[in-house]
Amino acid sequence: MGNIYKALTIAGSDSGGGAGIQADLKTFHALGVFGMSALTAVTAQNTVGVQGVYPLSVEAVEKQIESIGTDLGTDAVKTGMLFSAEIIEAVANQVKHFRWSRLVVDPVMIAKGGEPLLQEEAVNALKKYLLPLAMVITPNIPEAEALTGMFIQTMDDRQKAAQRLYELGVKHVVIKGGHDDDGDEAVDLLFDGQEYSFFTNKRIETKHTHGTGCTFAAAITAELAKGKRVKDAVQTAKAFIQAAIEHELGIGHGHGPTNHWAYQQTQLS
Ligand SMILES: Nc1ncnc2c1ncn2[C@@H]1O[C@H](COP(=O)(O)OP(=O)(O)OP(=O)(O)O)[C@@H](O)[C@H]1O
Ligand SMILES: Cc1ncc(CO)c(N)n1
Repeated sequence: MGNIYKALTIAGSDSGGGAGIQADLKTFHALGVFGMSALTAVTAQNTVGVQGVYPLSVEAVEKQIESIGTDLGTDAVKTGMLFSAEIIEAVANQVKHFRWSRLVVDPVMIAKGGEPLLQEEAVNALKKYLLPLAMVITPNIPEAEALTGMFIQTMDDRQKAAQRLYELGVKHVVIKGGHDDDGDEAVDLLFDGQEYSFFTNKRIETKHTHGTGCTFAAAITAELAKGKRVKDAVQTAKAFIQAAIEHELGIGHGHGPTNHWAYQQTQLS
């Protein structure tokens, strides 16, 4: 057995298995990384929508992270649904305490169906406590708008928003283009404080995109855990999500989950 790479996800549970902690752990596993989790909230959720949100106490979140930090340690950390300002502050304190520098923040705010997964007043806590610690942030366009107060329509707007997020202390900003449904390409933008890189794939016509954001950020985290550079990690994540959407599973009655083992299969074939 060679090196064991480890990644920790701090996020909510999606009972339907397509997003949240379930998507993260499946993605870590598919990319050959040992996955660990600290749960922030339980959601009753499926492909149709979110039927309930049940946050855990701040203490429960802190204890889980402490259990991992004092024993196993981790090579990279991802945050997803954090629910409240109190949980955000506690997570930021733990990340600082354990000096975890490979931190990917997926600033999850609302589910595909519009149900809130982060309290509105917690957006400021994200900016104040967590973004300055992040190696990578992966907002979609509406999340980038909420974090910057900008209206983002063109690629030029996106580049300006990336610059603003960089100024909040994030080292690499990825603004995803899944929501930009103009045109036949899905383009993600990466800004590292100096140059802009574009990751482009054919847009796949499908309603089965539940958990795409979580899966993409988890793939970046897994690659960072292996010691990859951010640009290479984003490149792999883009290929991973493309395969996952392309080979969707067709399960559930609404927006179905993506296929977390498709990337591995395309690599083997
Ligand atoms: N229809 C599609 N075809 C190809 N790639 C897509 C498609 N939809 C999303 N993507 C890609 O999937 C990744 C996630 O982007 P997206 O903007 O959907 O995230 P998100 O809105 O945060 O997802 P979620 O709804 O899970 O929160 C990005 O790399 C994006 O380009
Ligand atoms: C638990 C959870 N986290 C994140 C998302 C965003 O896709 C979701 N739908 N559910």
